[in-house]
Amino acid sequence: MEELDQMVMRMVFENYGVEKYYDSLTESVTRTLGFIKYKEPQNTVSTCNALDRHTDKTFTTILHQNHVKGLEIKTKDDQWLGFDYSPSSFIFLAADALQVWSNDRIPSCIHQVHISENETRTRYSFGLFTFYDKTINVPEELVDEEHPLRYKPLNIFEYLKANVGHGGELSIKAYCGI
Ligand SMILES: O=C(O)CCC(=O)C(=O)O
Ligand SMILES: [Fe+2]
Repeated sequence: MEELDQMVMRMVFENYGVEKYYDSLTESVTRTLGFIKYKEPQNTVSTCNALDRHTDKTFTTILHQNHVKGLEIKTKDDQWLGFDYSPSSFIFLAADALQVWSNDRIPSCIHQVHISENETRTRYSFGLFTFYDKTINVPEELVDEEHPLRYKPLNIFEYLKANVGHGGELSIKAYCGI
């Protein structure tokens, strides 16, 4: 999963012609692995929002799960799109710090977990959450007339700390948007 993250991020940096910044930004990285067990399904509720809509406060997130689907992604036209994992697939999510780095070119993915009323099995999922330790600055190449600078430099751990005081509801725009 780590290699997948590195490969995708290298492609993103190359795509924007700023690969020269890749090594210095990513040289110090914190990755956490999460194994998530959802509540046992209860027949008393018709449908259950198992994880409320949110964006991840990481740079990127890679998720994997099998057996019990439920992940939904919000599209640009405000539709919720169910994501049906195959047991061998992973989903790569752009998160808040990547939105900052890209100066809003890559929006942080809004997602939630919604488990079907007919589901009787317990849902488990597995995630790789990636944070870069260095302060994240928008590359100057990604700032132009059409895309004026939209964020102040971001230290992702300070953002996480600030969120603790806001019950996790502090958005990246509110935290470091210009
Ligand atoms: O379980 C999932 O598929 C999503 C988990 C998730 O969004 C998260 O841990 O931030
Ligand atoms: Fe998430």
